[in-house]
Amino acid sequence: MSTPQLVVHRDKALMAQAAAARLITKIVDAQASRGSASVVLTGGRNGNGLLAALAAAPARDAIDWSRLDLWWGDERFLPEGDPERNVTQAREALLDSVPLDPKRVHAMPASDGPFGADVEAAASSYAEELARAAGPENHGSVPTFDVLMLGVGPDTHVASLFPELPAVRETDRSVVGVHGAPKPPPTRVTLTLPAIRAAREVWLLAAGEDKARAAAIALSGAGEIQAPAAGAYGRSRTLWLLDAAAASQLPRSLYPPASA
Ligand SMILES: O=C1O[C@H](COP(=O)(O)O)[C@@H](O)[C@H](O)[C@H]1O
Repeated sequence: MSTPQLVVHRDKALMAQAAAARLITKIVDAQASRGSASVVLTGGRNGNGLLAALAAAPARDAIDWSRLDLWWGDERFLPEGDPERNVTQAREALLDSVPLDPKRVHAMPASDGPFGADVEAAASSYAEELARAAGPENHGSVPTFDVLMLGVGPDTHVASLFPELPAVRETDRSVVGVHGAPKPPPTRVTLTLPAIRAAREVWLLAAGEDKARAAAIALSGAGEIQAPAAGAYGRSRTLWLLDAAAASQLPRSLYPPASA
């Protein structure tokens, strides 16, 4: 378990730009040292803001997009192309404008896909896809992602792990179906905490006043069942990327005042 490190930026736009710059560097470094890179994307406003900032960054051309695997931390279980699906929003923000290898874009199944409305079958299929991608150098049934990003919800949810719901208690499976999510849509597919913790680096994104309470709770010793964001950490690094509004309820002792 890595101890959370915090970076607090002036505002949401600067946070998105700085996180995009950080992600470009991480991907380029991983490709230089391992030949390819793997990144887990998040949905939500902060995740999409980061992708839009990446799309606008000239340095995006430093990435070899053909040697990048993209996965998702969660998906809203809706028909293919639905504007509320995380993959649809990611395509619009960035993916449609860069030369990715389509075989390396690992979207989670849609509710009108091969499994129909069976969200458990859809989750198992994604778990199998992850297991096929995990090499002998990985420690379990998921690859060691280079970076796994998570938007933090105002209720401290990350991916589709909501407080107190069964998915956040899962300890065996890497991917599960979610029923009765308090945020629409109620049916979702999500990575579990053990799968999230397989990543080298986990980045939690929190910008905006509505994230302030969640950040304060998760970073002040809450349990992961009540505050799922508290249970999200990476093997080597856990990084909270915040703006000043989201950091406004944190004890000052938690972050360096020089953050900008
Ligand atoms: O529904 C979801 O919400 C969270 C957070 O979204 P935000 O808009 O409050 O930032 C997101 O992390 C998750 O991927 C998504 O499915």
